[in-house]
Amino acid sequence: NEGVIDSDLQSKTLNVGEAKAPRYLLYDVNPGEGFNLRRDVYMRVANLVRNLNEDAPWILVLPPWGGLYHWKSRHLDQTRIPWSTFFDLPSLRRFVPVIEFKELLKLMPEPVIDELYYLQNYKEGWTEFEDKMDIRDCIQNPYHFNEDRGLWEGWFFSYGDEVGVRKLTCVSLLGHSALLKPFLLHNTTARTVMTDRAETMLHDRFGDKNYWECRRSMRFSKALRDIGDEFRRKYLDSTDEKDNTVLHEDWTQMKRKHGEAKGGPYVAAHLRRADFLYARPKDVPSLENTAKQLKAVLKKQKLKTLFIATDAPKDELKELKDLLRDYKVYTFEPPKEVLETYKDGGIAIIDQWICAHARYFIGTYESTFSFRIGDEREILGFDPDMTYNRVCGDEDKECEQPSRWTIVYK
Ligand SMILES: C[C@@H]1O[C@H](OP(=O)(O)OP(=O)(O)OC[C@H]2O[C@@H](n3cnc4c(=O)[nH]c(N)nc43)[C@H](O)[C@@H]2O)[C@@H](O)[C@H](O)[C@@H]1O
Repeated sequence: NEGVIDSDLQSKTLNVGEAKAPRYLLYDVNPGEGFNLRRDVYMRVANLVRNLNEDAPWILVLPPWGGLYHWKSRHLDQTRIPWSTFFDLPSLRRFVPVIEFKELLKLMPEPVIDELYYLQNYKEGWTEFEDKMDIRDCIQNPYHFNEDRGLWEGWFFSYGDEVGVRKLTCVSLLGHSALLKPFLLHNTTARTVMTDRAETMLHDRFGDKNYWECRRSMRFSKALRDIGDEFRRKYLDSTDEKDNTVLHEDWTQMKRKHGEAKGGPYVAAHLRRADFLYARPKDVPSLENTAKQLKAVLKKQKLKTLFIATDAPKDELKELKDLLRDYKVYTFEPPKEVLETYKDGGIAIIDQWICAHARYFIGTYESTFSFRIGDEREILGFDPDMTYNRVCGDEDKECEQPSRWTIVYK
């Protein structure tokens, strides 16, 4: 499961249509974006590749993780991380054919990507929304042409010293990922095609059956789930059997009704702070106010145990724990070897996994980290009242609660 195309998948892909050789779609995202926003972009691209496969065999190339702004453990090398460190590849493949970038490099005669489409907005902006895309001059792009190599060079997931691209084109895009399908099928015959700034494309249909199938396929790796489960068992008196959150091995076979999952006897809070204090100051409460809101929730839920996932610095967390000293408050502090193996990205996933199994969850306004916990809980079958909650900013006591993106199976 280490990202190799299994022979089964390969033959399946090759047998589509007239046994054409598969083509490969690579993508990258705006460098400043965080992990969970990138997961959302994966879903847009995965749906595009699924769509492409209705007509021709395409394989999605998983962009190695690395260089993320929020990954603060600078003593670790956090580049070239394969998707299999974080996600279960067989589960992803039940939705769409995928391979790791490293595997693609092994398959390519030379480390050269044929074509790169750098997605951008329309320079003149837009007044009325309509789906459109046009080849345009580049407004700006981070790639540069190396005359000696005759190739465009760039970051390429930190493989920039080895990898290049033959042809670069800028494309102004307004609209959904499906727009790219006819273009990729009819306007290019390249074997390896990359789109950069893939976040420019929108979800084809946000929240529909396809969206949820793709989301369900994004299972975390078993190793990370196991670490989270062990923590739940040891400190939070929480097991899947007791909490009614047993995971079916194959996500396509799993279908839960709202309210079936009970969750462990703890409240979980995701408190996004760090850059959110500047990015969304009105929506991030002070520590005193946060503690007050959490106490009210614990009282209402008649629970004494709180799990906190947060990116707050240590001193803030200590202050918060002091304010909540009448309760049992837990945070996941990774042992050294867990941090070294799974890095900051893995620790964040363990935090999310533990939050996903709580009786009651409360998150942070407009954080994709909180959103992804919400949909994990939809998959497990929690009552939406126990999921779609957020802490309110200091000036906004009765703040609007998160939209309920409830799961859809058909
Ligand atoms: C301001 C914007 O915020 C958006 O973040 P937002 O949606 O919250 O969520 P993410 O896209 O996941 O980015 C936030 C990152 O911060 C770390 N982080 C945040 N909360 C926690 C936590 O509770 N536990 C752990 N272990 N780590 C946490 C983690 O690396 C996570 O991926 C970004 O995607 C945008 O690029 C931009 O920075």
